[in-house]
This record gives sequence, C-alpha cells and structure tokens, in this order.
Amino acid sequence: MTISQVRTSRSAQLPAPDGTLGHVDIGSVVLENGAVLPNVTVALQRWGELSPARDNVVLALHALTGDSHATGPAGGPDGHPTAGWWDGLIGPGAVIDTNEWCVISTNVLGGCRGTTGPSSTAPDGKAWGSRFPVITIRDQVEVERILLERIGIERVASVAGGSMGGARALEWQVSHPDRVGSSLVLAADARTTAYQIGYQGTQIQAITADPDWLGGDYYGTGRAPDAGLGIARRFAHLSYRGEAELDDRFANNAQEPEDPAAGGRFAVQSYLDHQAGKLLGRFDAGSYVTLTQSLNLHDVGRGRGGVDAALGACPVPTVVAAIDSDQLYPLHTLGKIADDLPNCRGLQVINSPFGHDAFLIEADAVVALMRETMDLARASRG
Ligand SMILES: CC(=O)SCCNC(=O)CCNC(=O)[C@H](O)C(C)(C)COP(=O)(O)OP(=O)(O)OC[C@H]1O[C@@H](n2cnc3c(N)ncnc32)[C@H](O)[C@@H]1OP(=O)(O)O
Ligand SMILES: N[C@@H](CCO)C(=O)O
Repeated sequence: MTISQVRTSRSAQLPAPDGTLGHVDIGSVVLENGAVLPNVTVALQRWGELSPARDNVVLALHALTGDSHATGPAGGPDGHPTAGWWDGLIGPGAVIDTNEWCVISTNVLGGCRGTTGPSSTAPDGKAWGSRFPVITIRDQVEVERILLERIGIERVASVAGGSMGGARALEWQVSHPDRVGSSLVLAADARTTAYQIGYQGTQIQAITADPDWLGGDYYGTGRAPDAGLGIARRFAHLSYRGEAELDDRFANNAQEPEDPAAGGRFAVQSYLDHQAGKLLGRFDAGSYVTLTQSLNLHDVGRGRGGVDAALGACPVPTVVAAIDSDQLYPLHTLGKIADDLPNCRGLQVINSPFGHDAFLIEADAVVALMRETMDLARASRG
C-alpha cells in the first residue's frame, strides 16, 4: 500500500537558509499499514538558497538518534545539544557547497526533536505514548515527500545518509526514482538482516522491560525508562564500534581508581556508561523504540517483488559505500546493493578501525563519497 495525503495541500515556507530550525504542519498522513496519523508536524533546517527552478535541493538524512541539525555547533544560538552530525560537509565552499546547493534536513517521523513522535501531543491533549502507530522507513520517506511538495519541490538533486539515513536514502530512490537525481547510501542495507533485528529487538526489550516504561505511557508521570534506554544504548554503541578499536583503546583495563575485582568497572564499561548517559540527556525512549522498530521493518522489496526486483528497477545514479570494520552492515550486504542497482559503479569501501560509526567519524572518506554523489547530481540536473 502506498501512503497518501488526506488533507488538501497548503503551501508552506522553508525556514531561513542559515540553519534556523523551522516546523511545517503537513496534516494527516495515511501510513503504510493503513493507520491515519493526524496533525503531523515536521521539524527541518536548511542551508543555502533554493534555486529559481527549485532543482538544487540536497536531502541530508540522519541516522537513528540524529536530527535535523546536520551541521552547526553544539550549544549554538538554538542551544542544540550536539554538534552537527555531518559538520564540515555542508557550507559555503564545502563538498555540499551551499553556494550551489540548498541542503534540507528534517527530523524523522517518530523522532523526538520537533517532528511528530510518541512524545508529541495527540489531538486529545495527551502524549501519543503507546498509541503512536507502528511506522516504517517508507512512512518516513513519504512524510518528507509530502513536506517537500508543500514547499513546492517536486524533485531533489540528491539524497544522502548513513545507517538509518542510508536506509532512508535507498527507500527514497526506490519509492520515487523520478524525483531523485543521485543518492549516497552509506553503511545501510536494503532490508534488515536477522543479526540486526536480533541486536535491535533486544534493545527494544531492554526498554520495554523497564518498570518505568509503563507500557509506553510514562509521559507526564515523572517516570521514564532511563535504565532500559541506557542498556539499549550501551548495547547499540558496542555494535557501532570496531572490535579491535575497542580492545586497542580499553583492553581489559580498569577504570582507575576503580577495581573490577572489587566491584569496580572496567574502562570500557565506564566508556559505555558515558555514552548511555549522553543519550539519556538528549533522546526519548519512546522514539528509540519506534525508530528501532522502523529499522527492523525496513525492506525496500516489500510489495515490490523482493529486494532484487526493487533495486534492479531503480535507475538513480547511486554511490554505495561500506566500512570494512562495520559489524552491523558488513561488506557483502552493501556489495549486493551495489551489484543490484543498475546505475552504480560498484561498492566503495572505507578502511577504518572505527566500525559502523566511521560514517560519522571518517570525514575525508565521506567527503570523497559525497563529492562523487554531487557530481552525479550535477550531471542529472543537466
Ligand atoms: C548521524 C546521526 O544521526 S547520529 C547522532 C550522532 N551522535 C551520536 O550518536 C552521539 C553519540 N556518540 C557517538 O556515536 C560517537 O561518539 C561519535 C561517532 C559521535 C564520535 O565518535 P568518537 O569521536 O570516536 O568519540 P568516542 O566514541 O571516542 O567518545 C568520546 C567520549 O567518550 C569519553 N570517554 C572515553 N573514554 C572513557 C572512559 N574510559 N570512561 C568514560 N568516558 C570515556 C570521552 O571523554 C568522550 O566524551 P565526550 O564525547 O562527552 O567529550
Ligand atoms: N551513532 C549513530 C549510529 C546509529 O547508526 C546514532 O546514534 O544514530
């Protein structure tokens, strides 16, 4: 089933081109499973001017716990808690040169940084909580398509993302090959693997087993499943890093002056505690569950005759890249995407010890991939 807009269209404005956070109300959306989600609001930021032909938009798509703050300092004018997740890639003279391109980044449907998600207020004035519907990556893409239509943008020059952002990019180009000029799919896959579902499903269970989860209806109670979310993040973070990298950094060292033989922590445990604490300061457990499940449900082949058929029918010029130390998205899964897409010159490999998180860390490699993606966008723009 495809998603359609229920309300009649209204025009909407882009936020200022300097990264100012904006919000657009796109009304009700019919989801892939047939449920109707009313009053959907999308948070977005943009950098660069829209061309007169409205043909220079680059959609920068964030990963699981990211948001629309693709670039810009932490604690800047908008008080954002983290630095932009692709800082250095976007701006005047950068590889996505905002003198040429208009970069738009939204917070994903189901998120917790401005776009409608489980912590948002439902029409009855209470948080959605457990009533928030199951959503898919396809729903997230369609919400963005509706948003762009409201702004008067029919086609984007490029879509680009890593991890869940890469899944979103791939879903975009398969759903709307006529609306995408080029694509960068980095450290993502065409359908979620059993290994990922195992990892990610266990993270969901860690949260929902927390007594403070309250069936998903903890909003406004003064309680929150922090212990469960913290365990989920520790487990996730471990999967985002390189096995050898972690051992090189932490080995079996104690977190001094603590002594693991006397109830204290190892250094790697302290590191994971730190990463969990940081996420708790900026992310909602309900969104974590909703978005993780959307990732589990990711499958560009659903209803399209399977992955091979869906990718084989997608002519969008695409750059596909994997990280050689990525435990979650191994080379062979991305290699298959590169083989199946008719307009991809083959899998590119980032050599990095940092595992999956290399898509956020290895700036030079990502710049090179993005340069190629923008060249493809320029060629398809004509
Ligand atoms: C695209 C997106 O959408 S996603 C949003 C991206 N941001 C995040 O996910 C935030 C969570 N962080 C991360 O995922 C990663 O840290 C990255 C990818 C952002 C950065 O990776 P790196 O630069 O390699 O940082 P690293 O993993 O080494 O973490 C460094 C932190 O660990 C801390 N640390 C290191 N060792 C220890 C230890 N033994 N005990 C406690 N803390 C420790 C450091 O003090 C540092 O803290 P700080 O970040 O508060 O300054
Ligand atoms: N660190 C990233 C990795 C997930 O792909 C995030 O939290 O979104």
